[in-house]
Amino acid sequence: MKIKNWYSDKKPWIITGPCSAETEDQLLDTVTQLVDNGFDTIRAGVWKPRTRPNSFEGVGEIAFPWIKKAKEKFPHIQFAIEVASAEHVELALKNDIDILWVGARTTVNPFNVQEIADAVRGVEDKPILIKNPINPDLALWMGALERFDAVGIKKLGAIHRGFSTYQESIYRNIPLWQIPIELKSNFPDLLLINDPSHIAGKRELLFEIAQKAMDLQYDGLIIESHRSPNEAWSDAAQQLTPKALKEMLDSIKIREKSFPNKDFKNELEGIRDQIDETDKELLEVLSRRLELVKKIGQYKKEKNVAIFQLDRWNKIIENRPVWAKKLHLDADFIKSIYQDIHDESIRIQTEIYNEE
Ligand SMILES: O=C(O)C(=O)C[C@]1(C(=O)O)C=C[C@@H](O)C=C1
Repeated sequence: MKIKNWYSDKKPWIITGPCSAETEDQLLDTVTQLVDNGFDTIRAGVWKPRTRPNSFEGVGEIAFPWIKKAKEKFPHIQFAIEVASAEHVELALKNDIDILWVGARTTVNPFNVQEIADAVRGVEDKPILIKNPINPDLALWMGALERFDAVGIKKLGAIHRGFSTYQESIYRNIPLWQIPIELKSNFPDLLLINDPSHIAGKRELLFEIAQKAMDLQYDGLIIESHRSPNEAWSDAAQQLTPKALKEMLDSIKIREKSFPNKDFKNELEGIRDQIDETDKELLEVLSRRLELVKKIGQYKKEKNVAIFQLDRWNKIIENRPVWAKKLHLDADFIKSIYQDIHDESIRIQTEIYNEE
């Protein structure tokens, strides 16, 4: 499948607005402030999938006349809402919503995704954005995109909103940046948007996440904004006023997507050659280590000694990070590499032990 790039604007695409449409006044006032601050693509939740049944689940259809009023007041703006069923799609299209997105709780379920894809079949002019599934499963995310591609959607995009976790984390949803990076390697032309609000869960982290997304060449950001964030009916801690949002975005550095000149390209290629050489050395050293693991494995097998050696492993995992620190390497990074290496040693030795 070849998903095409349809977004040609050089600037990052900013989609912003309240987590939820709450009242006509709240929506119109927030949109007016957003337009005053230069924003033109507005998001607003109409239906909200919530974890617990007694949370605010969105105002529903009554939001459509409010959205219509906002668009009459500011004819240049576009509206994006979340859809989670064929019925939502039908209502959104009937009410001239410009952009649809599929939420993280929907992307996990191929039945729901297919139902929505069938409902938008033939819709050529509207962008459809697919949030990552709540669980870190790249195949599910790709599968959802493929379903929309298969029904002929031309303006497809992906939204990276982070992943649910049991691990303790500073994030509401851990970003796991390697997953959207892998998505981009599979679909290089896919429009990729970052959702700092749902990754962060709190205002203080928004800047750092948005900047990282720009450094990783995302095409845009979807960020929640509310006229009075602390009074928001949902996601109060992660929303910003339109003015604060503009200030934050003004302080973000937007990186060049392409190489500015030949000297720069030469310099980059020179360093990349050195990285290639260093990687060859790294792999040679790794291969030497794994040969020793095979040797010790053969020996332990002959002497009928167990593969896993707790004392030795404890020593390794204790002192490698200490050695690493002396070389100014991050201790946690090195620890996780050694955990992977040890897993591989066990795998190799298990193979040896299973040989006749
Ligand atoms: O020291 C050993 O006994 C090994 O087999 C080597 C090794 C390693 O990878 O360093 C692998 C498995 C053991 O649990 C401990 C260490």
